[in-house]
Amino acid sequence: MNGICPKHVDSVITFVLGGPGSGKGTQCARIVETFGFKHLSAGDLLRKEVVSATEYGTMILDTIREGKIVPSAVTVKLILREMESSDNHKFLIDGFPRSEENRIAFERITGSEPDFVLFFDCPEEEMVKRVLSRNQGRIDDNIDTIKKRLKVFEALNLPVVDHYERRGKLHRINAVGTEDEIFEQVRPVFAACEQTAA
Ligand SMILES: Nc1ncnc2c1ncn2[C@@H]1O[C@H](COP(=O)(O)OP(=O)(O)OP(=O)(O)O)[C@@H](O)[C@H]1O
Ligand SMILES: Nc1ccn([C@@H]2O[C@H](COP(=O)(O)O)[C@@H](O)[C@H]2O)c(=O)n1
Ligand SMILES: [Mg+2]
Repeated sequence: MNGICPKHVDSVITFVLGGPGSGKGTQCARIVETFGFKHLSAGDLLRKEVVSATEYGTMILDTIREGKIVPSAVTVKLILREMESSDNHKFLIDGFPRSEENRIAFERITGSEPDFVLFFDCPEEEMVKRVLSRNQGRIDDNIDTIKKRLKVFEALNLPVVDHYERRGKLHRINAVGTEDEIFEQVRPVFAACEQTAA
């Protein structure tokens, strides 16, 4: 039970965490395909705001270029807008919360916590290699910004990972291996969730 909005009181909410290039988006696509979740990537929602040149567009672009974190009020608003307009009730929220500030803002605004949290645990050199060969034209996929993102990840995102580990909600996935091998670690987490719901 959560307090997102009346339509979503019984939603399943999963946060998907991991450093830049750890494979969050790739595995989310597999989870959508197999388990029918709605995928909400916080980074994609922010990039959409930049392209649509909304009131926050310039600030978001500058923040992404520096590998920093956009103020939580903006990001939570974008996530909630997507949730409220969706008829799905199972959500994968990818790349959020990126900081304790993100986490606390989500909990305060929605009055809810995730049902469970995936953490893709990947060595730095593998993350750098993957990001540099991603080739999707992202302005933050360059070595200078990657170094900044890795520092931000360690300083601000790892405390969130620790928080959910203490709460017993964290599923730590070894993110090294083929996409198939990694999905075989992810699959049982969602299969168990389906059984609980049945
Ligand atoms: N298991 C894997 N082995 C090798 N390459 C992978 C693997 N999983 C994903 N990749 C590739 O690594 C790159 C980064 O993956 P992805 O975009 O899923 O990461 P991400 O965690 O969403 O990154 P970001 O936080 O920067 O959005 C992509 O080019 C993807 O194809
Ligand atoms: N909760 C978030 C998520 C992302 N950002 C910013 O977007 C950049 C790209 O995010 P990806 O998940 O697509 O890697 C990220 O480096 C941040 O600048 C954010 O501010 N808050
Ligand atoms: Mg991604």
